[in-house]
Amino acid sequence: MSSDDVNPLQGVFQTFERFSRCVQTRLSQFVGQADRSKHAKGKPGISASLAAMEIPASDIVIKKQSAGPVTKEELGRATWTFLHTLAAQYPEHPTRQQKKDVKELMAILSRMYPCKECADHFKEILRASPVQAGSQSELSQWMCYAHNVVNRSLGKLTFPCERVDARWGKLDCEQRACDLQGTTLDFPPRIP
Ligand SMILES: Cc1cc2nc3c(=O)[nH]c(=O)nc-3n(C[C@H](O)[C@H](O)[C@H](O)COP(=O)(O)OP(=O)(O)OC[C@H]3O[C@@H](n4cnc5c(N)ncnc54)[C@H](O)[C@@H]3O)c2cc1C
Repeated sequence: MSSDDVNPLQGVFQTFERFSRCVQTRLSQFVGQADRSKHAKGKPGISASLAAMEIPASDIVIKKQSAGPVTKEELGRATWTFLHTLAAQYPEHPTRQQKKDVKELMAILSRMYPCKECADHFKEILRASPVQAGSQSELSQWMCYAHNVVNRSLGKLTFPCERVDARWGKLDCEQRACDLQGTTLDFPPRIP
């Protein structure tokens, strides 16, 4: 076949590759979620179960690793992971500085997010519904709400926000060493 010839199966290969990429991503999310929920109950996760079956890790190729640029969807998933985890980890009684920081972070994200359409969309959300950062639960609920606004605009199902803590939770970090320090209810602190 000369280089000018078009392979008649090329379209089929491309469709299959797109489908397989999609399945791999979904599967890796599922395994991650299942692992987290099993660990939370003190039971072995899927990875541990596979190890128990003596399946070498090298035989389990779930996610295609490519060193290329990420897609808007991959970036979105990674950013939401960051944002929901940040909200889960946010102190129940944040300091004035922490409240200011989280609002600034969202404002910066709405200007610097590396997808203009998404950044503009986030700006609109912030304008219509300013960040609620009075407490951990307030921020988590606001984040869930903001994510649902995006979901709706993309024609996706919305997420039930009463389940946001079960979905995300605090960072899996030994002895809560990753927790941020907040304040006591007694804020601002009284000067002796
Ligand atoms: C700030 C921001 C703005 C964006 N704007 C756009 C845009 O304008 N246009 C565009 O095409 N893409 C946008 N995206 C990307 C888009 O939101 C998705 O990330 C992307 O389409 C991939 O979607 P997904 O279905 O894999 O899951 P995602 O929407 O990325 O969600 C990841 C996981 O979060 C959980 N989840 C879903 N909804 C909620 C919720 N409400 N609360 C808590 N957890 C939830 C689910 O378990 C889901 O699997 C934006 C992303 C961000 C971070």
